[in-house]
Amino acid sequence: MSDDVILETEGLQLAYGAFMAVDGVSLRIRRGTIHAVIGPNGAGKTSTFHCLTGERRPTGGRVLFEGREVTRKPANARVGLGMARSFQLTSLFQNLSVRENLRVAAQGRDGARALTFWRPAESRREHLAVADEILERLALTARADTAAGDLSHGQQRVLEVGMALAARPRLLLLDEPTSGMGVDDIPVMTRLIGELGREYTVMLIEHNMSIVMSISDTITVMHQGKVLVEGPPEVVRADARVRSAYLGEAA
Ligand SMILES: Nc1ncnc2c1ncn2[C@@H]1O[C@H](COP(=O)(O)OP(=O)(O)OP(=O)(O)O)[C@@H](O)[C@H]1O
Repeated sequence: MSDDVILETEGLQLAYGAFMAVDGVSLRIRRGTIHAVIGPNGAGKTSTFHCLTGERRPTGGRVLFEGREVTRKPANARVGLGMARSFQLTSLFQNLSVRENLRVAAQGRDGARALTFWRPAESRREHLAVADEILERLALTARADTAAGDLSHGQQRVLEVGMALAARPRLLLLDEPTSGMGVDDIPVMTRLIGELGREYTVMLIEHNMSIVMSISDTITVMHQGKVLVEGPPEVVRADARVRSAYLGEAA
């Protein structure tokens, strides 16, 4: 695999019983790009995503991160290697401040080492420094001492992304980052993902087509468990097969 490719899947498969939700998907995500996976309902996007994060074990094929096979590695081991996914809303500590949420996430990155570390005060300072850096990145510094549960829904979604950044990943995996967001919050998240794309490699699943078209370098369109089309936004937008896959869904 060339250095240019940070994540690769080869013939990825995920079967639920006899049903193939992911049916031989080969992806190549280039370093330093924003790569979106889209497709009509039931196309297999979430199933693919879960095979990348380690939440599901593929029933066939391989997943390679920076050339290293991670197909059977559990989710936490993948985070340790540098691939982090955004947290789910339910994983935020609602009663803890925004800064504390990020500090705990930064501490989690150190894993068991954080618990046995012989310089607890120093490591706590390091984790707080990471938290403060991310707060700035997210434009949430003014809300640092607010309980996470008191943030607006949109800000909570932004914090979820921040929790993944606390793991200091090289690849950021985002599962529908704008789902459930109000129209006012969507531009904030879109801008954030666009900016993160300059520092990290971002792979996302996203339903909102205007976001996908505006920020992605590469788009993979899935349909019925397979890759239907892949390319830059203008190519995908113009492809008749993509239109008919979505129209089929509408029908
Ligand atoms: N745990 C499961 N058991 C059986 N079938 C499942 C399971 N999870 C998903 N499926 C099926 O696998 C197919 C792909 O689902 P998946 O959630 O990956 O699609 P998706 O592209 O993410 O869809 P959506 O856009 O609706 O979220 C669907 O037909 C779905 O019903």
